[in-house]
Amino acid sequence: MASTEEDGSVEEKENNNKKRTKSAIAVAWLTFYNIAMTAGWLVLAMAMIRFYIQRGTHKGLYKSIARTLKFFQTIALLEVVHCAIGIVRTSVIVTGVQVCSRIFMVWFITNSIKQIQNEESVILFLVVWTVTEITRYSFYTFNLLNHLPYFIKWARYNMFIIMYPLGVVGELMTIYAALPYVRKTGMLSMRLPNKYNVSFDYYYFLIIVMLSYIPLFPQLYFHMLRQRRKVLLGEIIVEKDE
Ligand SMILES: CCCCCCCCCCCCC/C=C/C(=O)SCCNC(=O)CCNC(=O)[C@H](O)C(C)(C)COP(=O)(O)OP(=O)(O)OC[C@H]1O[C@@H](n2cnc3c(N)ncnc32)[C@H](O)[C@@H]1OP(=O)(O)O
Repeated sequence: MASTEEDGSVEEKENNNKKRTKSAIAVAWLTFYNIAMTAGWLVLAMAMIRFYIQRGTHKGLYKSIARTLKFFQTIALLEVVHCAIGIVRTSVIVTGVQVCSRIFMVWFITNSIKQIQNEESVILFLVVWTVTEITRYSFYTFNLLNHLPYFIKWARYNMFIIMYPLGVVGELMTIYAALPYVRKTGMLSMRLPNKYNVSFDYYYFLIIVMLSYIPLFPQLYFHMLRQRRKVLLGEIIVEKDE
């Protein structure tokens, strides 16, 4: 009897130790990840500012930062993994939509269509993303280190009120600017007849993507408003299973 109780408590202790080790590893990884991402977006900010000061124009800016942007934005796919494996308490769907829409903008719009890279709207979403991500990743970093300055917390949960719509305007205007080129060249499209007997029109796909902002963006925005109420005003919010 005594030995069973002892075994039980040893097993319990081992489980607790495992949990502690797992969460310590998770915290260490997230701290490293968030520091690296803050640094990455700071490098992008510096590169953009330097480019503009030296050239006095935004033309050519995207090309000059494209590699760094693609690298750090693509790495952000890890955030979906973080949610999926449960080391971050956020919805996989909300994070997935956010990250995938950004990756789509970078790889399938701005990177694929050189003719639109100098549009002002590209600079708009780049600046908005950069400011947002420096704030967001530094918020997570300081939070994990238990030394969160109030102004970073305030910025994280207030700036998005303006930044989110501005980012969406930049993204939608960029996709809109791409439409004539996509229609003219038929890029990434498959017309019938072909050996797979499949038809895909990238032009109409882009229109569907633009329309999908109408139901999806409010969900992301209201999610952030709920987070804001929870973190800044201390409201207890019961989330539905997402
Ligand atoms: C095939 C193509 C498909 C295209 C589809 C198109 C449709 C798209 C429509 C919508 C398009 C949107 C376009 C977006 C543009 C922009 O980004 S514009 C710039 C402005 N953007 C923002 O302000 C971004 C706001 N969004 C976010 O912050 C996130 O992406 C989020 C997922 C939407 C919300 O974040 P969330 O994680 O839920 O909230 P938090 O309060 O920050 O965190 C919750 C808890 O999770 C912890 N956490 C999260 N991440 C980390 C991390 N990296 N490290 C450590 N901890 C993390 C966080 O601390 C919280 O924990 P608790 O404190 O314990 O609650």
